[in-house]
Amino acid sequence: MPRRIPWIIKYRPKKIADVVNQDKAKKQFIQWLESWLKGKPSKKAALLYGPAGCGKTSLVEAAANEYGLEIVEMNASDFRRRQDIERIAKTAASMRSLFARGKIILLDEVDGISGTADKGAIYAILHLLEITRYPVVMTANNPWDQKLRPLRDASLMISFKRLTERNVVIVLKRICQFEKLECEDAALKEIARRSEGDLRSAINDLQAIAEGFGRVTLNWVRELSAYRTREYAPFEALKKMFNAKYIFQAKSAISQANIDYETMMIWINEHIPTYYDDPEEIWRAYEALSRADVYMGRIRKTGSWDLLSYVFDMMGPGVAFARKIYRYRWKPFRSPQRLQLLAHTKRSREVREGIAMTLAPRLITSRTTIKRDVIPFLKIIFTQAPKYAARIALAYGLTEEMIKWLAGPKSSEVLAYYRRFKR
Ligand SMILES: Nc1ncnc2c1ncn2[C@@H]1O[C@H](COP(=O)(O)OP(=O)(O)OP(=O)(O)O)[C@@H](O)[C@H]1O
Repeated sequence: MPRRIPWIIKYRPKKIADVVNQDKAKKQFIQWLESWLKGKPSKKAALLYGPAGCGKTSLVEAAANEYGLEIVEMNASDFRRRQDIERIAKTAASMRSLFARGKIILLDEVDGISGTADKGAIYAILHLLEITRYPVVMTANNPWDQKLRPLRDASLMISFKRLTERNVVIVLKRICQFEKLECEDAALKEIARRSEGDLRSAINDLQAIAEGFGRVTLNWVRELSAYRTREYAPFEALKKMFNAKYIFQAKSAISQANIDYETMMIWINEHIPTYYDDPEEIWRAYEALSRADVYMGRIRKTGSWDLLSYVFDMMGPGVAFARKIYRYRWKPFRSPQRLQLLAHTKRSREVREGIAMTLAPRLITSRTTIKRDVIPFLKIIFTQAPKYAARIALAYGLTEEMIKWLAGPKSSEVLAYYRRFKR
């Protein structure tokens, strides 16, 4: 199967104008950036803050694009490693050569810095701000933590608004047009409503439905969320676990997941090779998982549930920190084959229900009886005796779709008789 580009990347705003509904933030940011480019920055850093998926990083990228700047990016997890901060600081302090492109230093998710252990990271950033010759942009969902105060004081604070349902629908519609997708307005509204202003999650949902079902209807949106509540818990937990930046995050992703530990273990086991491609990472992850399994075995044998904490340690942080470097790993959060299968079985369930509804009044019995006692016999008749089956279909007013469902591989024969008799 060809690798699909996530739409959140494909449809990332290329120009500042493509970033929707953040006019005030855009204006403040551009003014600040231009003050830098003119050599007289009002503040050395800007701190863009607001809810997830509302366009903070998108605006930085779009502006870099338009102004021909290169983004040097650093993630919260790197803030702990001194050599990484120094590497960025060196880049930031270096003089612009005549031919080199200008840069924006982007420190994503600074609110990921937590606890006293990270005080050093805050000082390192403050040092970076002192020496930098390039604009430094930080992003955060929640910048109001006490420990971030020095960063707030040193930055121009730019607030981003939560996107409204209308904004989200507009972007989704645009994507549907580009993809030449058949989309019901009500379906897009429902996706937007569920996303609560997080455009990233809305676009991901749209892509999941489009790829799973080929069309975006209200029914499929509802089906997706029902499917998720049933089957999606492991995906969510895995995504959180594999992308955890801190040990406690990896542990809580697993211990708070809404599924039993053994099923979780199977899911992790299946997904290690998809999340990791470096053989050493894979080996380390399996090593951790097998330790979790050993503890689980002991619990089963001895009933000592106090060992459960070690199971979580190995399954969560053990597997998550098998990686050598941190990078956000995006994996499709559903398996398209499973969704397609679901779509197929849903249609199939509907046809079966339709047959039961058609026959129940004619045979003066309940739909349940039809499904349990009559349909199995009909299936035998439809696959063994096409001519007779066609007569039954005509007599009882079954549709062609119902005939196909009952006759399976013999559909064309039954349909040929059916059409002939109908004339
Ligand atoms: N205002 C917007 N206009 C257009 N597209 C947007 C907007 N906000 C988000 N998007 C889309 O959603 C995706 C995620 O957005 P982005 O990375 O900018 O969010 P963010 O605000 O930085 O979120 P987070 O705080 O979670 O990092 C983008 O790739 C883009 O396609």
